[in-house]
Amino acid sequence: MSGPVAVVTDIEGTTSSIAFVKDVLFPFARKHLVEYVATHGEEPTVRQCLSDARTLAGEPSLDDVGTVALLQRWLDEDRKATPLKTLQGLIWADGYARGEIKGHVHADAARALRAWHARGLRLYVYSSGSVAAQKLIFGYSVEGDLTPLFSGYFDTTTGPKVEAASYTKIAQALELPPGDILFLSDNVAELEAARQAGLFTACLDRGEVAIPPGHGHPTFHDFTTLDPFALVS
Ligand SMILES: CSCCC(=O)C(=O)COP(=O)(O)O
Ligand SMILES: [Mg+2]
Repeated sequence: MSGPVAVVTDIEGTTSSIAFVKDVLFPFARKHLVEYVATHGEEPTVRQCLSDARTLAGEPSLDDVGTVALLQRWLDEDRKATPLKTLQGLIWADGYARGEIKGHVHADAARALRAWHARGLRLYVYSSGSVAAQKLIFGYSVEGDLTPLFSGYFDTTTGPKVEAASYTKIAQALELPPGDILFLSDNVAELEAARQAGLFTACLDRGEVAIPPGHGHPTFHDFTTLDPFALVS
């Protein structure tokens, strides 16, 4: 093996602060959810989200008001449910476009992603946030438009981030052996799943939340000292 070909990165807690997601993005979606469904509720994507949420909850007869209440509950619980994530992305799009939200990306992450891209690494995102939401946070970021750096995006439609099969699917989509890929995350369960699928892993511990010790994944406080070429060989 001659080093990594691709880096797949998580967003919340890895490239971007947990506080931004919890204190800015989620409250913005919660504040605008009722109004958004009232004004866009007849659009096919929104109808599909409402219907998928009812199916997921096992409550097929819920009306729209009840479904919105369900989605609000899921939002408060930080449920990584695809219909909720899709709706959040649609709501955030308005906020980014109006300049009310700017995507948080750590300066060290932006700097490293630019350097790795320049060295020829293929960069991908795998986040519970929808692909649309991923493009927004990086497209309207405080570090500028970072989307030209990325070759592709994966969300929960590929599968849960804590299941090895999701990483196998990503490797297949990238047309790479898993051993050519480095996965970055702040979530040990995600790192375990990626390692089980044969990917290299690195844990980002930015000190925002307590990450249980002893997990065995190479750990970094930020991207400054994280060299994919030293980790994958
Ligand atoms: C795409 S930014 C919003 C992130 C989000 O909704 C979320 O649930 C965070 O999940 P991640 O997999 O990036 O930790
Ligand atoms: Mg994360």
